[in-house]
Amino acid sequence: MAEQTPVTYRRDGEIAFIEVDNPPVNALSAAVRQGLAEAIDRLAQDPEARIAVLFCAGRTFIAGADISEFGKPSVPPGLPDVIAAIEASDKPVVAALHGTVLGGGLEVALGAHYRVAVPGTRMGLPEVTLGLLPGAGGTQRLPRAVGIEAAIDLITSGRQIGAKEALRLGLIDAVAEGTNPRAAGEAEARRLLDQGAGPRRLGEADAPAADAAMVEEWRRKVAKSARGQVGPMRALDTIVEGLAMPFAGGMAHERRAFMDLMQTPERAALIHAFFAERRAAQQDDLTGVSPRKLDRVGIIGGGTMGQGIAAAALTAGLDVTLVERDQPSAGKAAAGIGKMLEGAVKRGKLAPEARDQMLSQAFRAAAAYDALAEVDLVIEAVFEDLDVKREVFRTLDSICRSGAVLATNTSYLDVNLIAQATLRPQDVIGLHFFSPANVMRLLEIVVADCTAPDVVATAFALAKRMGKIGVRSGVCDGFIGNRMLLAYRTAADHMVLDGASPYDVDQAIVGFGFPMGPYQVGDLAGLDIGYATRQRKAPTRDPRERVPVFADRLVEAGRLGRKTGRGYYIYDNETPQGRPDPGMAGLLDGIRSELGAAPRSFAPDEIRSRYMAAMVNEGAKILDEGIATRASDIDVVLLHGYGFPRWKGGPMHWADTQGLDRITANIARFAQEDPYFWQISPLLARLAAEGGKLADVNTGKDMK
Ligand SMILES: C/C=C/C(=O)SCCNC(=O)CCNC(=O)[C@H](O)C(C)(C)COP(=O)(O)OP(=O)(O)OC[C@H]1O[C@@H](n2cnc3c(N)ncnc32)[C@H](O)[C@@H]1OP(=O)(O)O
Repeated sequence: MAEQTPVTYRRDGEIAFIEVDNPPVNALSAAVRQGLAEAIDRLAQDPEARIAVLFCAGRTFIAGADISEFGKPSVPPGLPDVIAAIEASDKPVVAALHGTVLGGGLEVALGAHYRVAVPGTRMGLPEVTLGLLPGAGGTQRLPRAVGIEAAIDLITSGRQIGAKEALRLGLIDAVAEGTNPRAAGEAEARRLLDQGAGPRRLGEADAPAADAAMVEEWRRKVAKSARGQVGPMRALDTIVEGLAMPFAGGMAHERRAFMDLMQTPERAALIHAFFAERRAAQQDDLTGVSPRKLDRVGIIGGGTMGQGIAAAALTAGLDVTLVERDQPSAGKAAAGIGKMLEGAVKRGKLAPEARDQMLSQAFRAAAAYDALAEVDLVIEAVFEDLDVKREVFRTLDSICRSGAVLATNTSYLDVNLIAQATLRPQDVIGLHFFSPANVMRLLEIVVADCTAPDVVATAFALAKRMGKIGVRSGVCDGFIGNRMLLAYRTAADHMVLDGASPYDVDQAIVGFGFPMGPYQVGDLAGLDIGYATRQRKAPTRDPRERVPVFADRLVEAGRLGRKTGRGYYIYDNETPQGRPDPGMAGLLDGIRSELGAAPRSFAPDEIRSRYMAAMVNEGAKILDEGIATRASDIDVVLLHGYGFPRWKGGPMHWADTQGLDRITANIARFAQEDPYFWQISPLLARLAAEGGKLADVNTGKDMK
């Protein structure tokens, strides 16, 4: 075998070592599949070899099929054939696992005869998260290893399990003591040689019998959690139907289902989301730019947001100093952070010792800005008021060391005006965290006019370190996410003014796949927030803008949403999740007649097309203005900050799949009623006319 192939075969005495080395995650590219097939051939022909150890170089065992090959013509050998060859080997094959053994990687391991994992190994079949099902024997071999119910659970959820749970379920034979997979595999191979063990093939094991009631129960669970996605239910059916057939029939059945799912828009959208999340960090203008030093973080403001940011920073291993206005407030914030970390301990995400160490050694809460003199990066999370924030930045300018990054967590204020309050605007950037900041993965990185490239690089490094997805945004009111939100929220409000009930709107939007509709979200967030923004903007409002009078009336009547038990919905002991208010129709009719509007009804499809058209149109404007670098960044913001259904890929991907000409035709129709709101994005109009796609637009920062 040539040296440069990603799979090598080496023998040491009686043991053959088959090593996969295909960075970064040893994905099963065509070359890896070919290399594995050749190595198994060589094992058969090597008279000295009595057993083989299959292991991987680098950070992980095979993490799955090569996703970038999906949707392209397939190159032989196919993965099921390679795995069949491993399983058919007359000499035992031991898979030695480390890192993240996922998808096709776990299927390779299930084709091997024995499995040993080093501590810390994670295993799973995440195909449903990509709109697929395991297509190389996972639905047929996994149940034969762990039983049908555990297999249904793992396959329909895509969840990963650790080595201990895998051992308990019977997925692996042993957890090794050391961390070196080659050594772990060798020890297991020697033990098997001593025992004179032969191959043990899951493909020859009896299929477990399916209990009809258990399957029915799972069907109900999956229907609920899948929320309209086809993959998880198809996976469940494929497991059960395949197990009722002989092994070869089950395998063929699985392959057909896999190929069917490969053709679905759901699969294309989910894989788009996977790559979009990773592409967001690529910034062409930052090539070769190193981030600044980032060990010590300061946070100003110990409210919910400041606490969440502090908890996330501590969990990322950063040293955190939080400043509040006085000692009692600082103490309250510290207690809140302790509670958040306790929650992470309870969820098994953080060891209690690590939590104690963070709080005692890496965290301090102070009541004076001087404590921030030596930090590397400060995040201001105080009250959302421009004058207040500018004052904070003036103070930071006088206190922080030279070269410190000064960040504001504003969600819509002008970061340029905040930067200008300092004598070092090049060090100022926006870091818009989403609440709860210790949970939500999105971070909008708002780059102001003077922000230095190494400050932007530092912000991306911070996002990575915190396990967040950083998305670059330019400065505009609301940045990417809240600007989009305002647009589609406004479209919804106009429908309510024109005759739709908030409940119709919410239902239609939940029907699209969002977890909640806009009025449910409003009640959750508190209706006073939008009210305050409308009051602030009222003096400069364009007279053509339609005001959601009903929203103002609710707030003026003390109905602020969940926190007051009433908003658009009524929340009480019987219906803590909220129920429609029977008085809402009367309230709305009264307002419509005051405004002289003739109410009409809106079908769910029309609600969705207006809501989505507003979202896509605003997204196209954001892209055209260069506020977002690329369409997929906008998708990532909506997926991770606003509940957009992942299996539809995000609004820009969705728009491309619908056809931009259809969307622009809708906008033109809506504009006949309200030309002020429905001003079409010139970019969208041009792309629709040319048959182009939003996905192909690049605003120039990333030319990859
Ligand atoms: C019939 C069989 C079907 C299947 O097997 S379906 C595939 C099943 N497997 C998966 O779904 C695994 C997907 N990958 C992951 O979940 C994560 O990745 C890992 C846990 C393996 C590693 O995570 P982290 O360490 O955070 O690295 P990172 O930034 O996610 O990935 C590093 C680079 O590796 C590329 N990559 C990861 N997995 C695959 C893959 N399966 N096929 C092709 N490329 C992959 C990424 O895009 C990225 O690349 P860039 O550095 O250029 O951004």
